[in-house]
Amino acid sequence: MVVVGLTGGIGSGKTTILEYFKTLGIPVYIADVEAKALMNRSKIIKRKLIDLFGEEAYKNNRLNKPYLSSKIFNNRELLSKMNAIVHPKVASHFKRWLKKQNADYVIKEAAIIFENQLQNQYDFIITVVADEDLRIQRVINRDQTTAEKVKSVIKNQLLDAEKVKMSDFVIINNDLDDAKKQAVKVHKKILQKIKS
Ligand SMILES: CC(C)(COP(=O)(O)OP(=O)(O)OC[C@H]1O[C@@H](n2cnc3c(N)ncnc32)[C@H](O)[C@@H]1O)[C@@H](O)C(=O)NCCC(=O)NCCS
Ligand SMILES: Nc1ncnc2c1ncn2[C@@H]1O[C@H](COP(=O)(O)OP(=O)(O)OP(=O)(O)O)[C@@H](O)[C@H]1O
Repeated sequence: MVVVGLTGGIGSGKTTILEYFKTLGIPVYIADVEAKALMNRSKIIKRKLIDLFGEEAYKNNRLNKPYLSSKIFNNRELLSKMNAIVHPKVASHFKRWLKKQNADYVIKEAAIIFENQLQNQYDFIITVVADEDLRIQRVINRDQTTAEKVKSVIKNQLLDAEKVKMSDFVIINNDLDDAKKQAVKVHKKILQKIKS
C-alpha cells in the first residue's frame, strides 16, 4: 500500500486539507488524534508519562494537555522524551490500521515527519504551508490561545522553507478554495505516479 505523509506547521491547515482528501475517497490517519487517544488509553504510556512529568500529567484521569504543552514546547529534551514514549506505540497502531485499508493510497497526517527524520517511512510527502500571521490567527481563533503560545510551538518546528525542499508536493493554504484545487491536482499526480 502506498503511504503518503501529510505534514505542515501548526495551523497550516493539515487536518482541513486531510478532510478534503477524505472526500476524494482516500483513507486518512491522523497521528496526533491517535497519539492522544493512546495517551488516555494505554496504561503503559500513562505510567511512563507520570514518571516523566509527575502526577499532573493527568487530571481526572484525562491527559492534562495545558500542563503538558507548557512543559514540552519550552524544553526540547522533554519533548523528545515524550515522543520516545508515545511515537513507537502510534507506529504500531498505524501498521495495524494500514493492513485493514483497501485503496490506491492512504494519507497519514503527522506534524513532525521531517523534525524526526521519518521521511523514509513514506512513499510521497505533501507539505501544507500558509503565511505565518494567518497560521497564528487561525490557531488563536480555534483554540482560544495566545500568539506567544503559538510562536513557542512554531519555534520547535522546522521552517516551512526547509520542509518544502524535502517534499514531493506542496499545498499553499492561504485561501481554502485555492488549496482544494491544488489538492485535486496532487491527488491526480499521485494516482498517475502509482499507476505508471
Ligand atoms: C502535548 C499535548 C498534550 C498538547 O496538546 P494541545 O492540545 O495543547 O496542543 P496540540 O496538540 O494542538 O499541539 C499544538 C501543535 O504542536 C504540534 N505537536 C503536537 N505534539 C507534538 C510533538 N510531540 N512534537 C512536536 N510537535 C507536536 C501539533 O501538531 C500542533 O501543531 C499534545 O500536543 C500531545 O498530546 N502531543 C503528543 C502527541 C503527539 O506526539 N502528536 C504528534 C504526532 S505527529
Ligand atoms: N484556508 C483557510 N482559511 C481559513 N481558515 C482555515 C483555512 N484552513 C484552515 N483553517 C482553519 O484554521 C484552523 C487550523 O486548521 P487545521 O486545524 O486544519 O490546522 P492544522 O495544521 O491541522 O493544525 P495543528 O497543527 O494545530 O494540528 C482551523 O480552525 C481551520 O478551520
